[in-house]
Amino acid sequence: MADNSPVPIVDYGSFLHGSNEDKRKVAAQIDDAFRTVGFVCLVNHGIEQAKVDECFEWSKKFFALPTETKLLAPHPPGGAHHRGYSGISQEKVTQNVFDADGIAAERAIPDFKESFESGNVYDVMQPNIWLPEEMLPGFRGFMESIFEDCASLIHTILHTLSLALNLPPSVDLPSTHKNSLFQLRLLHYPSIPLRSLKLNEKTRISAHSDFGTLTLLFQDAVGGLEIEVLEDDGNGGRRGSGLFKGVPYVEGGVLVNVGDLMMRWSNDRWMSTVHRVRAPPAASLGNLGSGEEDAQVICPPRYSIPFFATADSDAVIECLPGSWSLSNPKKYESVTAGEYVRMRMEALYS
Ligand SMILES: O=C(O)CCC(=O)C(=O)O
Ligand SMILES: [Fe+2]
Repeated sequence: MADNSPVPIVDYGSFLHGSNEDKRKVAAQIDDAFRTVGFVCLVNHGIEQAKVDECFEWSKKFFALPTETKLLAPHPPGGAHHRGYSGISQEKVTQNVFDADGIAAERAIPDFKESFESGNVYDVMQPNIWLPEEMLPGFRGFMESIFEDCASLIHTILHTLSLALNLPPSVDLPSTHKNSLFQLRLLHYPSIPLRSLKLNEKTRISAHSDFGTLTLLFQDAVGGLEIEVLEDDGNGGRRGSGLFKGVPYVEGGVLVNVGDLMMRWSNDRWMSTVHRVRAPPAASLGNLGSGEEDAQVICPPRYSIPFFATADSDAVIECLPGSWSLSNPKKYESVTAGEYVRMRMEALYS
């Protein structure tokens, strides 16, 4: 673990290129990270850094376009079709809140961000929404290509997790994600006075957990991502402690975190940890971020690229073998991934 990071760093190269014994070791490290932290940082994950850097460059070019242009690829209203551009403060993540009052309360502090979502080119339920090609030539082709790289990494990580639990071929995790109905999100948090973030007038992204199975998260060096530290729940499990810690940028690293559906699937073995984006740490603000000077300090913009994976909608989410026993019985009824995700998506927009 890096000295100042709550997230363990794992060399995934030894899963990709190592012996069977190396693979088992990496599987055990990721299993341990998912049990204790809910996040892991993979280095040597196989996606070229140059390609990740290029994705950030495209993201910057996209968000730098005039608003009228970005709105040529508008995110449709409602939560059922999650593609295209959402302007600042249009989307608000919710944390396990399904009732209308709860959602309204969560929306009181606006998220100061804009986003662009794209998905699998074969997804007929949620077709992509692109700008006319001449507005940003090459953008679409690049996003379609990096989608493939991220989807393939997700499948490989699912193999690793199957190995961690010694799953029988009948419940092999990659085969439950064979349609790769995933979502690539470009996020831009514009520059903002530090004071506004510190006073909670605005936030970058409020505390939430992700609702699918796994998320990849590429972040830039600006910082500000924080995860909730987990503690023992006294029953052999873990729970959120209410305390948050910053997750520093790791050159060449991709964060991987567990979503709610995977937590349920694993009978709470792997934890879907609450996270948020707040003010960047003082160090990345040139140590100006304190006291009197707060009013003057402007936080630099942050760009991040989450990639959300979920299971095929007909996949039956039934506590995985190895995640329950007589002394640790199943906590959840089985549900299809489709039923579960639909309920969560609908809470996002209304
Ligand atoms: O910007 C970030 O690093 C966090 C993004 C995130 O958590 C999300 O979009 O679900
Ligand atoms: Fe998230």
